Amino acid sequence: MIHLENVSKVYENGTKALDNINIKIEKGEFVFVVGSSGSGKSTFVKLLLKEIEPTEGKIFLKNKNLGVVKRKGIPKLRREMGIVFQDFRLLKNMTVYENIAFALKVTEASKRKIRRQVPMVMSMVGLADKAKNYPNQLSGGEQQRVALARALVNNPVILLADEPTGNLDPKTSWEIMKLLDEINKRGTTVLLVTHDKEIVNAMQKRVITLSNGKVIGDIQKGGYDNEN
Ligand SMILES: Nc1ncnc2c1ncn2[C@@H]1O[C@H](COP(=O)(O)OP(=O)(O)OP(=O)(O)O)[C@@H](O)[C@H]1O
Repeated sequence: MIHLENVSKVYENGTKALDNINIKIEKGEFVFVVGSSGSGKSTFVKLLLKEIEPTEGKIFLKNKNLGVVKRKGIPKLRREMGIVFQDFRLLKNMTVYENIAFALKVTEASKRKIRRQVPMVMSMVGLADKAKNYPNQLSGGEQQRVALARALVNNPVILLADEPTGNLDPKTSWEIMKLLDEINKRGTTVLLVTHDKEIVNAMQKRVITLSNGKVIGDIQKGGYDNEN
């Protein structure tokens, strides 16, 4: 599903953000990527989104070599991944329904499909009664649910979440994690970058630990501080 082969990233100023990384993530896995500040997590995410290019090595998404994806293929590539960020990134002048529908509209989905899919994902994330609310009329947790619904409405095979609970209190964070776990159990591969030790330790999923741009730990059913 996701395969990084000898991937290194050196930024223009000479900083080596990733150093010969090899990672293989299979379909249906739930994987945490952890590491201290500056360890290379954001660089890893940006490479998967093709926001930046590796200096060396190859990245495959669903067996597709990202190195050969042309600029015009990038939006499609990103839609195959549902993406969720710490700061939600909702469109402020659109309601919950419109925010989610917009993600489908840009794929030129039919009105029929939009009418069917949007209520379905809204109820999946428990927001069916908030369809007409604007983002500023929602709590942080609800906003993140909208972001999740928006990421899921295109039926992505991979959900990539970069610090999705970073702005949420512990209880709300847990609700979002439960939702991510359910989404994973329905078959979506979940890749989650986080600093949240408590969550990582409690979930007992695969944990990939980065340090100074290297993979220093990769264990099944791990915790935040495990290294092997
Ligand atoms: N555009 C850039 N130009 C030069 N160096 C960069 C750039 N972006 C990141 N870096 C450096 O690359 C290294 C890895 O950064 P990265 O943002 O991937 O870390 P991170 O693990 O996501 O950190 P954080 O948890 O603080 O977000 C750091 O040393 C950082 O200073």
